[in-house]
Amino acid sequence: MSQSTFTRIEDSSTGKKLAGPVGWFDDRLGLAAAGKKNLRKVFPEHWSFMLGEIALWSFVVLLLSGVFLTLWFVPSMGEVEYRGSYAPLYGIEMSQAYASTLDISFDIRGGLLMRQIHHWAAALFVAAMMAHMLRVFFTGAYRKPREINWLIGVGLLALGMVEGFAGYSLPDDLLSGTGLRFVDGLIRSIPLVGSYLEFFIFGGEFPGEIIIPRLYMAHILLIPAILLGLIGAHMLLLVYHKHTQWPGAGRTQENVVGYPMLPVYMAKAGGFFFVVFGFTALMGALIQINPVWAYGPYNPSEVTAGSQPDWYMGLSEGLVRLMPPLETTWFNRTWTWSVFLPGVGGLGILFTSLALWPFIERWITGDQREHHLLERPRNAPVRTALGVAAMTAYACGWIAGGNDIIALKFGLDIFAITWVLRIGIFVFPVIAFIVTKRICISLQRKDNETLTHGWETGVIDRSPDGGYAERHAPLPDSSAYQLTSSRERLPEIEEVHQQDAYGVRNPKYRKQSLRAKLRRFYYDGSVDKPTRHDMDHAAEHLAGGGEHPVELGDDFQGVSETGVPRVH
Ligand code: HEM
Ligand code: HEM
Repeated sequence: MSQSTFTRIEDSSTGKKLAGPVGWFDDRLGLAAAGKKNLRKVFPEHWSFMLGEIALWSFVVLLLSGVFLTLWFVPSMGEVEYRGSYAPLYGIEMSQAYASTLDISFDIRGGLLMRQIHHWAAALFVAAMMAHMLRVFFTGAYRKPREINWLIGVGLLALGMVEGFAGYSLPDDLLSGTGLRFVDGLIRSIPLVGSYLEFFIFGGEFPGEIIIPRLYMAHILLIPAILLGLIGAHMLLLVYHKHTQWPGAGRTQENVVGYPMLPVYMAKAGGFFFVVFGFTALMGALIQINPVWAYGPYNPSEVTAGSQPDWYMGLSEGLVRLMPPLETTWFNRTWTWSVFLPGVGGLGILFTSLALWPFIERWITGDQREHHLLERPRNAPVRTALGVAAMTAYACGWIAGGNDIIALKFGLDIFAITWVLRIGIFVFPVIAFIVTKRICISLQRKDNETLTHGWETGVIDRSPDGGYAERHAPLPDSSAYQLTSSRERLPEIEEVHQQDAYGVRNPKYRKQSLRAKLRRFYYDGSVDKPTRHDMDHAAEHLAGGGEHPVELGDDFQGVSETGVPRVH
């Protein structure tokens, strides 16, 4: 045995040799030292940090329930006559994939429950990812040094959607076949290569006989493996960068305030896994999802009215429904823009903008610093407003995906809905942008007001001359720190000139002036946080009775989480 191995055993973690099975493993893996460092890692607390965890745990539920389904699902498009226990379909010709899905639903013990858990977990997985992404976006958590983790996230979201779609297509019922037909249309609409791609993917003309086995391979092996790798990288980077935290007393860009991984966080996260599992199991047990037996086997010549994709595919469906007909004939060929632009272009624009945003924002603001304190959405009004505008556009496209159902349920005219959304998808985001930006700026002003004039106590004094005035009390230091510590001071935006004082042309004029314009747009309307001098001055003013300082007597109950003092 080499000397170095011997030393490692003796030195592991505390320098003491561990006893029993733990010692046996530590002798061979030396994990105690690594564990000691990492298990004490501190994780900050906030409810919004649970969204990423919901994504993580619903993925685990998908893996577990998915493995169960693979035991019984037959990924074949070979025709069989149905001989299972669902009487209405007895004797009908169908693919083995569909027949096995019916078997899972009716003849395998716990099969229907597992299918429903799997499907609900898939819907939850994508929803949690999106909510988590919005939390990261609106708090600026993607800023340096977390851009790579953001990019991994964008990849996870895209792959998660493809994975969900592949799963949805597997049972080969009428609904899933209709979804596949839609995607076939998207593929074919791609100029020049569309029909070649279709033949390549479907092994000939749609639907062919190999798409289900191919999707199966992608669904249970290829994509989950990539997802697993990416999630691993996502978590490693999270540990490496450490988690961001909300500003607050004692929290700086250099530290992390929270609970250690072991035992507190581990117990919480472990418990949370069971909550997510329990929740999806309850949904799977109580709420029906994708009753494939009601749709019948896939037949390319049939489509049922009211066919709907899973919720996360609603956007592409809706955008295609919104697009007015647009076709050109060039070189003796038809170019179908009405499918390509909304279907492929729409999602392309969405994902490209998501991936590029951290870099675009950084270019505009010129901010090269690291950020470990989260930014309140109000303190980045243009970012917040752009996010809300994008969500509004998404909502318009998404609602359009169900225009037929909305028309039927609410007795409305489908063309009226389509036209409102067609115009709305351009107009509503602009309104949302303006309104959100104004709200953010008003909230910034309110913060400034609280910082310089103290908080409103709700105690009204009547003066001898009959006037009324509310008493203000100075903000405790911790609350003032919370309101100001992550708030950026507004930068000076320099004028860009085409020539310098000596008449020499500025070769970078166009780039610099575009950047200055965007920077002005980015900071437009924002108000700067009060300076130390303003705050000291205000404190003196308050203490001097200018604003009727209040004695904080028994009614003062400390400061709430949001920094507002509690009074009863
Ligand atoms: C499979 C999907 C995903 C899983 C399992 C996952 C998991 C997590 C977890 C557990 C955290 C730490 C807790 C939290 O802040 O919520 C986290 C942080 C983070 N995630 Fe994700 N995430 C996923 C998708 C995404 C997506 C779609 C994005 C963005 C496009 C993203 C970007 C980030 C970033 C930038 C952080 C660091 C945030 C910080 O330190 O404040 N993630 N992720
Ligand atoms: C992010 C991960 C995953 C997502 C979003 C997802 C989504 C889906 C969806 C929506 C279905 C259709 C369910 C239905 O019939 O109502 C499905 C089916 C299926 N999934 Fe997954 N799944 C994932 C991971 C997995 C994994 C890891 C496996 C296997 C190890 C798996 C195996 C299956 C099988 C065999 C089916 C067909 C059975 C059936 O439809 O009843 N899935 N998946």
